[in-house]
Parts: sequence; structure tokens; C-alpha cells
Amino acid sequence: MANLTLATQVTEQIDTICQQSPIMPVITINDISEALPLATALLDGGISILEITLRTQTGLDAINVIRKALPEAIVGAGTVTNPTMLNAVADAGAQFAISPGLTQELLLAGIDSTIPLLPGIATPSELMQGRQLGYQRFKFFPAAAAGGIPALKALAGPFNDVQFCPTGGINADNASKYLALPNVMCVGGSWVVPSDAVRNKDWQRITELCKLSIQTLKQS
Ligand SMILES: O=C(O)C(=O)C[C@H](O)[C@H](O)COP(=O)(O)O
Repeated sequence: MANLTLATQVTEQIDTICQQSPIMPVITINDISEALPLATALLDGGISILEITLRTQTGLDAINVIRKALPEAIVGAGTVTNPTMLNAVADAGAQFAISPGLTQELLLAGIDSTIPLLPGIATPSELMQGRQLGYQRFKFFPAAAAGGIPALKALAGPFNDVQFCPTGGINADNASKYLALPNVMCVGGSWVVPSDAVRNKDWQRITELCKLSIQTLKQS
């Protein structure tokens, strides 16, 4: 029962974070000098939650640097696939963690962690593993490849207490259709952070993309 209480806290914390922005930008930092200008560009564009992936060695440092310099940002870590990584991102200052999938080990570590975990699922069985431990908020990954909007509509039937952050294949054209679903709390993706814009240090373009995406979501 103690686990369920803690898992309820995870749900509440994830809800509070996701209420800050309908878009969860998925960020990959190759060079630490990109971290602050990129995070600032997103904040200027109206997006205050960030998923910094651990796909690169720079991920952990980037989390640390952004947390120290930009207190208005809510900094999360992505690609957290095991308890060791979860501990490392919490130590680096991450305020939440996201995983593309789940394991029993990671789910248990997420319940004990000082930061909330948003585990990833692509199937009902994975969702049921998480739900058994009290999790009610999941990343739906890879969203488009795993069935997209029809899959989310189908999951709403048996799992009507669950909310998702679909990620993978979301873009400016389909984000509002995902967000219109009652079981979608926010959408994740890299479309507001194009790799060529980062490479060219075109921070203005990133800010404009964020503003445009938010504007489009508000209008629909
Ligand atoms: O790196 C991770 O931890 C992931 O879970 C994968 C990312 O969230 C998706 O690859 C983003 O998908 P796109 O928006 O289609 O680029």
C-alpha cells in the first residue's frame, strides 16, 4: 500500500509539471555550449519544460548547467532506462525523468526516487505492469509507429484513469489532434528543436517554432 501512496505522489508531480506546457521538447545536446542558448530559446518561445535526453555524454552536464543558470526552466531527463541513470539524473539536478520504456526495476526505483518518473509504454501489457505499481501517467512511445491516435483512443476504454504524453512522430501538423484526446496531457517531440537549427546556432528559429506551435495549439 505504501507503494501506491508514493505512486500517487508521482502522478501528482507529473501532472503539475505537464500542466506547465502542452509541449515537452525532446532535446539532444551535443556540445555543452549549446545548452544555455537552446534552453533560453525554448523559454523565450513559451516552453518551460525540457526533456534533455541522455543520448549524448553531454546530457548530464547540460541538465546541471541549465538547472543552475535558469531557475525558471523545469528540467527533465530523457532516455533514462535504468535505476543507475535515474539516480545520476536526480544527482545532476533533474526535476523529473522520462523513459522510452519500462522495466520492473526502473518502475520500483521511480517510486523510491526523489524525482518523479514518467515511464514509457507501447502496449496494454506494459501499461498494466506500470499500473500494477500505481503509475497512471506514461509516455506513449513510439507514438506514431505504435498506432498513434487510434491506439490512444483504444487505450482510453480499458484504462480510463491513465494519461499519456505521446512522443515519436509528433509534429506541428498533428500535435493538436493528439492534444484533443481526453487521455493526452501533453505531447513530446523534437520538432521544435530541429538539429540543423541547433548546429547553426539558429536560436531565433527555435523560439519562433515554439511560438508558432503554441499558437497553433491555442487556435485549434
Ligand atoms: O530519446 C529518447 O529517450 C526517446 O524516448 C526518444 C524520443 O522521445 C523520440 O525519438 C522523439 O521523437 P521525434 O519527436 O519523432 O524525434
